[in-house]
Amino acid sequence: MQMNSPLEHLSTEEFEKLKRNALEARQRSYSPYSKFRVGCCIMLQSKECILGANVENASYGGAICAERTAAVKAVTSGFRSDWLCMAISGDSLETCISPCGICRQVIREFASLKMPIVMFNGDGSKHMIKTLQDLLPLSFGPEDLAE
Ligand SMILES: O=c1ccn([C@H]2C[C@H](O)[C@@H](CO)O2)c(=O)[nH]1
Ligand SMILES: [Zn+2]
Repeated sequence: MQMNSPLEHLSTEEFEKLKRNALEARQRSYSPYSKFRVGCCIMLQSKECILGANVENASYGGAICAERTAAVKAVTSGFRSDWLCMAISGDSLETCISPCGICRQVIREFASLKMPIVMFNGDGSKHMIKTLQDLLPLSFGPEDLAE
C-alpha cells in the first residue's frame, strides 16, 4: 500500500528529502561547548532546501541556533517568503526538539502562521508536526506595526 506523506502538499519523496536534509544539516553544527548538535531545513515552495546548523561561540551568549542560521541564509539568498515548511533535528533518539522562543519569533517574521514545523528525533524515526501558530500563539508580527 502507498504510504502518504504526513504533510499535505508534500509527496512521500519530498518529505523524505526534508527529513534527510534536517538530519544531515547537523554535520555542519559548530557546538563544542554544548555538544548539542541541531540541524534545520527550510523547504521553499519550489521544494528547494536551505540548511542551517547551530553555531556557538566562546562567548556563550553569541550562540546562534540552527533555525536562525537557516532563516538568515534564506533571507540573504533572496527568499523572504514562500517558505513551505521547516524541519529540525537534534541528536537525541528519544526527544523531538522544538525551536526556542527567539527562533519562533524570527521565523514569525517571514513564515505564514500556517507553516508546518516538523520536529524529528535524532534518526528520524519519530516526529511531531505543529504549525507556527501552534508554537507561537497570539504572536506579534510585521503587520502589527502597520497603522
Ligand atoms: O531548537 C534549538 C535548541 C537549541 N539549539 C542550539 C543552541 C545551542 O547551540 C545548543 C544548546 O542549546 O543547541 C538550536 O540550535 N535549536
Ligand atoms: Zn533558537
